Amino acid sequence: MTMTRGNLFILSAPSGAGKSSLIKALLEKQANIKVSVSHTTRAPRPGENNGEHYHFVNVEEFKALIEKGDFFEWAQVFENYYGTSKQAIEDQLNNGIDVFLDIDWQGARQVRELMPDVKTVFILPPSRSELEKRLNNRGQDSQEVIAGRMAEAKSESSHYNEFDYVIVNDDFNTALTELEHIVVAARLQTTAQQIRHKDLITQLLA
Ligand SMILES: Nc1ncnc2c1ncn2[C@@H]1O[C@H](COP(=O)(O)OP(=O)(O)OP(=O)(O)O)[C@@H](O)[C@H]1O
Ligand SMILES: Nc1nc2c(ncn2[C@@H]2O[C@H](COP(=O)(O)O)[C@@H](O)[C@H]2O)c(=O)[nH]1
Repeated sequence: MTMTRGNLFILSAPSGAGKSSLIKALLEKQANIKVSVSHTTRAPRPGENNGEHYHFVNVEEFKALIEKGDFFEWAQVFENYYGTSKQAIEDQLNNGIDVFLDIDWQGARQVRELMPDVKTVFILPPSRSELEKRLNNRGQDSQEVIAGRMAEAKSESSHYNEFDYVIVNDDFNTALTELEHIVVAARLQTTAQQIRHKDLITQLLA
């Protein structure tokens, strides 16, 4: 069996809808997937580690990375800068590993331009009140930050129809299964299967 290039996925959603939780659970269920670790200028939340959840940098460092052309995409979200480094994804994809980007709609637009075959998924919360409850229950942001994220939720959600797939994250396990199906379906696309099963297809068609 020949190795194929990995698939690139984007998961976007209003803050608190459950992107990080879904990706974390997906990594536990499916092998051969990595999540890209972004750079950000926002301060670490309690329990967040540098290099694991984000690469935490200051604004000068972030701007220097932009100047060097190190970012695949970057955007300003909630007054902070966030970006995906080219290195974070290219090596993995070339090694046949599927890569997930947890990024906002602005970043998703940039990636779509660069890699039109990216698979994009938008996560909707079941209601505004549930979204607010989740942000509060997470217990990692101040009331001021939560109010800002709730104010942004409407504009972020308004971009849902730019994405290939939409999942409502009401029951967590249902949403996780739906996300898993998208990953599995992408792996079964004909172009990838043709490479993976080249010998079999040659033999069957001989
Ligand atoms: N289906 C669900 N039902 C109830 N709670 C959930 C569900 N999915 C996620 N949560 C909880 O909601 C909170 C927010 O989830 P998470 O941190 O994954 O959101 P996020 O979209 O990654 O947010 P951000 O963009 O701010 O990083 C967490 O406390 C998580 O445990
Ligand atoms: N365009 C990008 N958006 C990103 C990136 N990394 C994270 N994000 C998005 O920012 C918000 C806020 O994240 P938080 O961790 O501060 O809650 C969220 O929508 C993320 O998806 C990135 O590299 N590029």
